[in-house]
Amino acid sequence: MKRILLIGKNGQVGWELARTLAPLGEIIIVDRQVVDLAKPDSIVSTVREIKPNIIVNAAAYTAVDKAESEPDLAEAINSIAPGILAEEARRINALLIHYSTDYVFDGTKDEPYTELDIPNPLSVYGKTKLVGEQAIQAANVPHIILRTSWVYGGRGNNFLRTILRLAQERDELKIVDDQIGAPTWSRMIAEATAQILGQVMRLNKSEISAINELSGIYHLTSRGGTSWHGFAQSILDIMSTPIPRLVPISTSEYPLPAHRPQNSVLLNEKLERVFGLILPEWKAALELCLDETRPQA
Ligand SMILES: NC(=O)C1=CN([C@@H]2O[C@H](COP(=O)(O)OP(=O)(O)OC[C@H]3O[C@@H](n4cnc5c(N)ncnc54)[C@H](OP(=O)(O)O)[C@@H]3O)[C@@H](O)[C@H]2O)C=CC1
Ligand SMILES: Cc1cn([C@H]2C[C@H](O)[C@@H](COP(=O)(O)OP(=O)(O)O[C@H]3O[C@@H](C)C(=O)[C@@H](O)[C@H]3O)O2)c(=O)[nH]c1=O
Ligand SMILES: [Mg+2]
Repeated sequence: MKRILLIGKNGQVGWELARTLAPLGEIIIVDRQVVDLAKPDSIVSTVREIKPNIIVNAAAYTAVDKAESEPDLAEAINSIAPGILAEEARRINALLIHYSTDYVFDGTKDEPYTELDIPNPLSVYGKTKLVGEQAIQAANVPHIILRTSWVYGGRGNNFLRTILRLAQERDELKIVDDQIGAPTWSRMIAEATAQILGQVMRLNKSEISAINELSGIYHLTSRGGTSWHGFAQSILDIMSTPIPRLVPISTSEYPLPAHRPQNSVLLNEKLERVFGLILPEWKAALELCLDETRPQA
């Protein structure tokens, strides 16, 4: 039986992974008390003690605006820690699964981004996540980096929960409509990750080189795209919430510390070609997610 170390117990994606990875092996799930990604010693000692076959890192510094004033902490968690994890994984020949973001791109492309497009992050968060990707890729370790976007779900800090909360408090919300991306349900990310891992684990020893060939970056998002305004409108429509009124605004009317890409839709063609996986269209997934919040008859 394979041993899987899951870092990020209480995050949106980590919480779902704790469930979807369950049938794949013995999962050791750790929170920040055990592995603090800002403390390299805790990373090294935990990996050496547990000796996992697979490491899944779902923890990150995800406060996009706060990162602008805490670049050192964001760098420690998002850039340096993934490199340490990769080095420790290499020592024990473990596979590393890691997540990254659409915010590695500058958003100036007017078509969906592929894995071959050159990143050019606009924010500290995006920069630190890009350096984390590069550290893993430089470590000569089997790895799968899954770039996702606009993650939401029933738990944690996310745009869906912010809008549902604000809908109770205000009768008008101003929401930017000139940033386009793909809202992606944390559940779908975790389900797809389990499918990928299941496929990789079924490769036998003679196919070990295949694992190295599979190593790399994969875009993993819902299909289609919308603006934050479109996302918010769909949330309210699906929940049949007549108030608040949503007013579309431009990014310049909603100044924030971090710059965000205008277009960060990611093409998932590689994920489909290599693993045969296709996530649902963003609105279909949103309906499935919101269905769970309705009381059962
Ligand atoms: N959220 C999004 O919209 C997107 C996320 N991603 C990426 O997906 C991955 C998962 O994100 P998501 O589930 O949304 O993250 P969340 O923001 O929901 O959770 C982040 C997790 O990281 C943990 N964490 C933060 N700092 C540390 C630390 N120093 N040591 C250990 N753990 C720490 C948090 O722990 P604690 O609970 O203790 O605070 C929390 O469990 C990340 O790599 C993120 O960059 C990519 C695109 C979009
Ligand atoms: C709450 C609110 C937000 N907005 C805008 C601000 C911003 O441009 C956009 C999204 O705001 P948020 O802060 O919720 O989302 P943000 O933190 O930018 O979300 C990002 O998080 C990181 C971790 C990622 O990796 C990205 O993929 C992305 O999901 O919506 C409004 O226009 N009106 C509002 O009332
Ligand atoms: Mg935010």
